[in-house]
Amino acid sequence: GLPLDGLVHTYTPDRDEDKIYMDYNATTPLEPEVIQAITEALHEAWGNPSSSYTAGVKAKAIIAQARDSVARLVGGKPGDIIFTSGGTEANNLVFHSALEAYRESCRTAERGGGSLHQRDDSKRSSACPLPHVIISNVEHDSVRLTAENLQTIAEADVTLVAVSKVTGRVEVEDVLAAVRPNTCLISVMMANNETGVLMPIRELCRRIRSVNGQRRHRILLHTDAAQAIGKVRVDARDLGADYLTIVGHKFYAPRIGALYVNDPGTTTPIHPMLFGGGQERNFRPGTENTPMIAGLGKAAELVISNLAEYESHMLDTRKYLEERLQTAFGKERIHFNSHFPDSESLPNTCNVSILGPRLQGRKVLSSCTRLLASVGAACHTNRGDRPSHILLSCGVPEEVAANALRLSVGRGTSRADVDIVAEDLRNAVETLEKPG
Ligand SMILES: O=C(O)CC[SeH]
Repeated sequence: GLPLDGLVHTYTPDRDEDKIYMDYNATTPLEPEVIQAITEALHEAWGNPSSSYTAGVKAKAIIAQARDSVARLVGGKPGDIIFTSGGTEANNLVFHSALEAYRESCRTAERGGGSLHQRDDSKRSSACPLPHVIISNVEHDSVRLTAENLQTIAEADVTLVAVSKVTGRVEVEDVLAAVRPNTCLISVMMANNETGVLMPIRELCRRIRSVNGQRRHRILLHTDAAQAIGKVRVDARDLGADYLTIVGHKFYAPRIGALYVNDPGTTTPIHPMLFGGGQERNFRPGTENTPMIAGLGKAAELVISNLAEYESHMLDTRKYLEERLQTAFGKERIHFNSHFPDSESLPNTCNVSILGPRLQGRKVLSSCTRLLASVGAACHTNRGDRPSHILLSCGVPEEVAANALRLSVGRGTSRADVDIVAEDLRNAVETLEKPG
């Protein structure tokens, strides 16, 4: 049996020391079945997957099975899945590939379609302007800073399309209006990590595909689905995306990721950032992290089997949370920063501000004794007391955004947990508003 057998208690890291964890958009604990899959792989499939003896063959088989599960998770084929270290690497690989594809098309055009083997070291051929990239202004830092760096080093021009302050969503017409002849990539997240708002990816891809045929430079389409997978249905082929980012630690998998690429190297360009031993068909070489890939595959299987239940439970819990907050504080003292009447949202995300001059988000959270949550993206923790630029971009007034709490529930969050959190917040606010 596995060392996990006979555990004194079920592994529930999000409940230790009677804390209530409500920061599942930051990261999730691993499901016990995922830990089991990782542990089994560590014990029995430690071999190099490229080796022909048993331990290697077992590792290769585990990787193949995981690839199949992750492909089914996002509506792709096993050959569409490239394992990466996580979402940041996957997002960087998309930008690297799209720019290289643009340069390649320029070189080809300059040579009048001549052989691709005539290397031209200049990244900027005279016939072609710099590649142009479009992203939204509410992207995760691994997209936003990747794009900003390309602008800084003069390797691309970048347009940040502002989300609508009415819908909290990037509007398709605004993206289309930003398109230029040298646009080579549009990258828009599937769901925002702070507001939970779902972006119109399917419509955006449909409209761009309808114009791609008349363009000299194909516009490649990427969506970072980190926050959507495991919460809502994600089908890359149905969306029409060329690239789709998969992040394990948002759906109870370990810290590993993958990039969905629609027929990589044939239908969709992919250019490696790393060079090495040929793994992942040379798209992403490096000896495979078999146990983590096993965990990702198992977590994918759980989502495939249980998504409807996960989604409805999280939606019920989030709605109950919003009701309890309104009961605890009164409707006039609560502003839901994640409510945009005309937009669809993730089932689990409640971004809320309790109004009042002494109730900045971080202060309220540090006055809580049970709740573990955040005021916004975990990777923005070091931003001091500045309100989230994402909320400001969505039209949330500064004094309201300053009080934001990002409460994101998970598969195991119960109504009893919500009652405790509502009481915890009420006590925290009472303490902070005590005179003197
Ligand atoms: O916390 C989040 O929103 C994602 C990790 Se930076």
